Amino acid sequence: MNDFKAVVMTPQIYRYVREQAGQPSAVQEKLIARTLELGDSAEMQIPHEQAVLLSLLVKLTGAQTVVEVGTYTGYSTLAFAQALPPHGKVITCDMSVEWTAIAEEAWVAAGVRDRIDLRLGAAAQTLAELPDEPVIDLVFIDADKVGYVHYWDLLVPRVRQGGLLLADNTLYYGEAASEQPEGNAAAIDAFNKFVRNDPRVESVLVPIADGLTFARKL
Ligand SMILES: C[S@@+](CC[C@H](N)C(=O)[O-])C[C@H]1O[C@@H](n2cnc3c(N)ncnc32)[C@H](O)[C@@H]1O
Repeated sequence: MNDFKAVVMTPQIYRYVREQAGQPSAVQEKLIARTLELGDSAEMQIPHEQAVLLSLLVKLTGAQTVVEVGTYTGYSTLAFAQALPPHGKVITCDMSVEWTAIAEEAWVAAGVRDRIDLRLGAAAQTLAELPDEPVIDLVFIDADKVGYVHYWDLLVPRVRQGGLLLADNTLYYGEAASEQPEGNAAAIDAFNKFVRNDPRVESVLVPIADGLTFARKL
Protein backbone atom coordinates (compact mmCIF):
# COMPACT_ATOMS: atom_id res chain seq x y z
CA MET A 1 0.00 0.00 0.00
CA ASN A 2 1.19 3.49 -0.82
CA ASP A 3 1.31 5.20 2.61
CA PHE A 4 2.13 8.64 1.35
CA LYS A 5 0.34 9.89 -1.71
CA ALA A 6 0.17 13.64 -1.40
CA VAL A 7 1.62 16.69 -3.06
CA VAL A 8 3.73 18.80 -0.73
CA MET A 9 2.49 22.33 -1.33
CA THR A 10 4.95 24.90 -2.64
CA PRO A 11 4.22 28.54 -3.60
CA GLN A 12 4.44 27.54 -7.28
CA ILE A 13 1.96 24.66 -6.92
CA TYR A 14 -0.32 26.83 -4.82
CA ARG A 15 -0.38 29.55 -7.50
CA TYR A 16 -1.33 26.84 -9.98
CA VAL A 17 -4.14 25.59 -7.71
CA ARG A 18 -5.41 29.16 -7.37
CA GLU A 19 -5.42 29.61 -11.15
CA GLN A 20 -7.67 26.56 -11.53
CA ALA A 21 -10.26 28.18 -9.23
CA GLY A 22 -10.68 31.14 -11.61
CA GLN A 23 -10.60 34.83 -10.80
CA PRO A 24 -12.58 36.33 -7.91
CA SER A 25 -15.42 38.58 -9.08
CA ALA A 26 -15.15 42.36 -8.68
CA VAL A 27 -17.14 42.19 -5.41
CA GLN A 28 -14.93 39.39 -4.11
CA GLU A 29 -11.74 41.28 -5.11
CA LYS A 30 -12.97 44.33 -3.23
CA LEU A 31 -13.83 42.26 -0.17
CA ILE A 32 -10.40 40.62 -0.20
CA ALA A 33 -8.73 44.05 -0.40
CA ARG A 34 -10.95 45.57 2.31
CA THR A 35 -10.26 42.60 4.60
CA LEU A 36 -6.50 42.86 4.06
CA GLU A 37 -6.71 46.45 5.39
CA LEU A 38 -7.72 44.94 8.75
CA GLY A 39 -4.20 43.55 9.23
CA ASP A 40 -3.47 40.25 10.98
CA SER A 41 -7.09 39.12 11.28
CA ALA A 42 -7.28 38.90 7.46
CA GLU A 43 -5.73 35.44 7.64
CA MET A 44 -9.12 34.25 8.95
CA GLN A 45 -10.73 34.81 5.54
CA ILE A 46 -11.06 31.57 3.60
CA PRO A 47 -8.98 31.46 0.39
CA HIS A 48 -10.76 31.91 -2.92
CA GLU A 49 -10.41 28.27 -4.05
CA GLN A 50 -12.17 27.20 -0.86
CA ALA A 51 -14.98 29.65 -1.57
CA VAL A 52 -15.34 28.10 -5.02
CA LEU A 53 -15.55 24.67 -3.38
CA LEU A 54 -18.22 25.89 -0.93
CA SER A 55 -20.30 27.25 -3.81
CA LEU A 56 -19.97 23.96 -5.67
CA LEU A 57 -21.04 22.01 -2.60
CA VAL A 58 -24.21 24.08 -2.25
CA LYS A 59 -25.06 23.39 -5.88
CA LEU A 60 -24.11 19.69 -5.74
CA THR A 61 -26.17 19.03 -2.61
CA GLY A 62 -29.08 21.24 -3.68
CA ALA A 63 -28.85 22.91 -0.26
CA GLN A 64 -31.47 25.54 0.51
CA THR A 65 -30.80 26.08 4.21
CA VAL A 66 -27.20 26.73 5.26
CA VAL A 67 -25.95 27.52 8.76
CA GLU A 68 -22.54 29.11 9.14
CA VAL A 69 -20.67 29.60 12.42
CA GLY A 70 -18.13 32.42 11.97
CA THR A 71 -18.97 35.16 9.47
CA TYR A 72 -15.95 37.50 9.82
CA THR A 73 -16.04 39.78 6.73
CA GLY A 74 -18.39 37.44 4.91
CA TYR A 75 -16.36 35.82 2.12
CA SER A 76 -17.65 32.30 2.83
CA THR A 77 -21.19 33.59 3.44
CA LEU A 78 -21.07 35.27 0.04
CA ALA A 79 -19.96 32.00 -1.59
CA PHE A 80 -22.91 30.19 -0.03
CA ALA A 81 -25.46 32.90 -0.81
CA GLN A 82 -24.45 33.25 -4.44
CA ALA A 83 -24.79 29.49 -4.97
CA LEU A 84 -28.22 29.20 -3.29
CA PRO A 85 -31.50 29.34 -5.18
CA PRO A 86 -33.26 32.73 -4.72
CA HIS A 87 -35.48 31.40 -1.92
CA GLY A 88 -32.51 29.78 -0.11
CA LYS A 89 -31.11 31.11 3.17
CA VAL A 90 -27.77 31.29 4.96
CA ILE A 91 -28.01 31.84 8.70
CA THR A 92 -24.59 33.13 9.72
CA CYS A 93 -23.38 33.79 13.29
CA ASP A 94 -20.71 36.11 14.60
CA MET A 95 -20.07 38.43 17.53
CA SER A 96 -18.30 41.24 15.70
CA VAL A 97 -20.31 44.26 14.59
CA GLU A 98 -17.22 45.80 12.98
CA TRP A 99 -16.29 42.79 10.82
CA THR A 100 -19.85 41.87 9.82
CA ALA A 101 -20.53 45.48 8.74
CA ILE A 102 -17.84 44.98 6.09
CA ALA A 103 -19.50 41.69 5.15
CA GLU A 104 -22.89 43.33 4.74
CA GLU A 105 -21.51 45.92 2.31
CA ALA A 106 -20.22 43.09 0.09
CA TRP A 107 -23.45 41.10 0.32
CA VAL A 108 -25.46 44.16 -0.72
CA ALA A 109 -23.06 44.87 -3.60
CA ALA A 110 -23.45 41.25 -4.77
CA GLY A 111 -27.25 41.48 -4.61
CA VAL A 112 -27.64 38.59 -2.14
CA ARG A 113 -28.34 40.41 1.13
CA ASP A 114 -31.91 39.03 1.20
CA ARG A 115 -30.60 35.44 1.28
CA ILE A 116 -28.52 36.08 4.41
CA ASP A 117 -29.75 36.08 8.00
CA LEU A 118 -26.93 37.54 10.13
CA ARG A 119 -27.26 36.73 13.84
CA LEU A 120 -24.98 38.65 16.16
CA GLY A 121 -24.08 37.11 19.51
CA ALA A 122 -22.31 34.09 20.99
CA ALA A 123 -22.68 31.23 18.52
CA ALA A 124 -23.62 28.68 21.19
CA GLN A 125 -26.64 30.80 22.12
CA THR A 126 -27.62 31.47 18.50
CA LEU A 127 -27.42 27.77 17.59
CA ALA A 128 -29.33 26.66 20.69
CA GLU A 129 -32.16 28.98 19.61
CA LEU A 130 -32.50 27.38 16.16
CA PRO A 131 -35.56 25.15 15.65
CA ASP A 132 -35.01 21.59 16.90
CA GLU A 133 -36.29 19.99 13.67
CA PRO A 134 -33.68 18.50 11.29
CA VAL A 135 -34.13 21.01 8.45
CA ILE A 136 -30.56 22.23 7.82
CA ASP A 137 -28.99 21.04 4.57
CA LEU A 138 -25.44 22.27 5.01
CA VAL A 139 -23.36 23.51 7.96
CA PHE A 140 -20.01 25.31 7.97
CA ILE A 141 -18.18 25.66 11.30
CA ASP A 142 -15.41 28.26 11.18
CA ALA A 143 -15.29 30.11 14.52
CA ASP A 144 -13.46 29.71 17.86
CA LYS A 145 -11.75 26.32 17.85
CA VAL A 146 -12.55 25.45 21.48
CA GLY A 147 -16.23 25.74 20.61
CA TYR A 148 -16.24 23.26 17.71
CA VAL A 149 -17.40 20.16 19.62
CA HIS A 150 -20.24 22.08 21.25
CA TYR A 151 -21.33 23.66 17.94
CA TRP A 152 -21.19 20.22 16.34
CA ASP A 153 -23.41 18.74 19.02
CA LEU A 154 -25.89 21.58 18.68
CA LEU A 155 -25.96 21.24 14.90
CA VAL A 156 -25.86 17.50 14.12
CA PRO A 157 -29.43 16.85 15.38
CA ARG A 158 -30.67 19.83 13.35
CA VAL A 159 -29.14 18.64 10.05
CA ARG A 160 -31.35 16.54 7.81
CA GLN A 161 -30.43 12.94 7.06
CA GLY A 162 -27.88 12.99 4.23
CA GLY A 163 -27.04 16.63 4.98
CA LEU A 164 -23.47 17.93 4.90
CA LEU A 165 -21.43 19.27 7.81
CA LEU A 166 -18.17 21.08 7.09
CA ALA A 167 -15.61 22.14 9.68
CA ASP A 168 -12.72 24.43 8.76
CA ASN A 169 -9.11 24.56 9.98
CA THR A 170 -9.08 20.90 10.95
CA LEU A 171 -5.34 20.69 10.27
CA TYR A 172 -4.69 23.91 12.18
CA TYR A 173 -1.51 24.85 10.27
CA GLY A 174 -0.55 21.15 10.54
CA GLU A 175 -0.21 21.50 14.31
CA ALA A 176 -3.20 19.24 14.98
CA ALA A 177 -1.04 16.35 13.76
CA SER A 178 1.84 17.05 16.15
CA GLU A 179 2.65 14.62 19.00
CA GLN A 180 1.40 16.98 21.67
CA PRO A 181 -0.73 19.70 20.15
CA GLU A 182 -1.34 22.76 22.30
CA GLY A 183 -3.98 25.47 22.56
CA ASN A 184 -6.25 25.72 19.50
CA ALA A 185 -4.40 22.84 17.84
CA ALA A 186 -5.26 20.62 20.82
CA ALA A 187 -8.90 21.72 20.59
CA ILE A 188 -8.95 20.82 16.90
CA ASP A 189 -7.27 17.47 17.55
CA ALA A 190 -9.92 16.69 20.18
CA PHE A 191 -12.64 17.77 17.72
CA ASN A 192 -11.19 15.53 14.99
CA LYS A 193 -11.19 12.54 17.36
CA PHE A 194 -14.76 13.37 18.38
CA VAL A 195 -15.96 13.47 14.77
CA ARG A 196 -14.13 10.24 13.90
CA ASN A 197 -15.97 8.47 16.69
CA ASP A 198 -19.34 10.11 16.12
CA PRO A 199 -21.77 7.35 15.04
CA ARG A 200 -24.18 9.97 13.66
CA VAL A 201 -21.94 10.81 10.70
CA GLU A 202 -19.46 9.45 8.16
CA SER A 203 -16.55 11.80 7.58
CA VAL A 204 -13.24 12.59 5.94
CA LEU A 205 -10.60 15.31 6.46
CA VAL A 206 -9.58 16.92 3.16
CA PRO A 207 -6.25 18.81 3.08
CA ILE A 208 -7.49 21.89 1.22
CA ALA A 209 -6.46 25.26 2.66
CA ASP A 210 -6.04 24.70 6.44
CA GLY A 211 -7.91 21.38 6.38
CA LEU A 212 -11.63 20.94 5.78
CA THR A 213 -13.62 18.11 7.34
CA PHE A 214 -16.62 16.80 5.41
CA ALA A 215 -19.28 14.79 7.23
CA ARG A 216 -22.54 13.31 6.01
CA LYS A 217 -25.34 12.94 8.53
CA LEU A 218 -26.47 9.31 8.64
C1 LIG B 1 -12.12 32.29 10.97
S1 LIG B 1 -13.24 33.62 11.14
C2 LIG B 1 -14.50 33.23 9.98
C3 LIG B 1 -14.04 33.43 8.56
C4 LIG B 1 -15.15 33.45 7.54
N1 LIG B 1 -15.82 32.18 7.47
C5 LIG B 1 -14.65 33.89 6.18
O1 LIG B 1 -14.71 33.15 5.22
O2 LIG B 1 -14.16 35.01 6.07
C6 LIG B 1 -13.94 33.29 12.70
C7 LIG B 1 -15.05 34.22 13.16
O3 LIG B 1 -15.68 33.63 14.29
C8 LIG B 1 -16.12 34.64 15.14
N2 LIG B 1 -16.29 34.08 16.48
C9 LIG B 1 -15.31 33.68 17.33
N3 LIG B 1 -15.85 33.20 18.46
C10 LIG B 1 -17.19 33.29 18.32
C11 LIG B 1 -18.31 32.95 19.14
N4 LIG B 1 -18.13 32.39 20.35
N5 LIG B 1 -19.54 33.19 18.69
C12 LIG B 1 -19.74 33.74 17.45
N6 LIG B 1 -18.72 34.06 16.62
C13 LIG B 1 -17.47 33.85 17.06
C14 LIG B 1 -15.05 35.72 15.07
O4 LIG B 1 -15.59 36.98 15.41
C15 LIG B 1 -14.61 35.61 13.60
O5 LIG B 1 -15.24 36.60 12.82
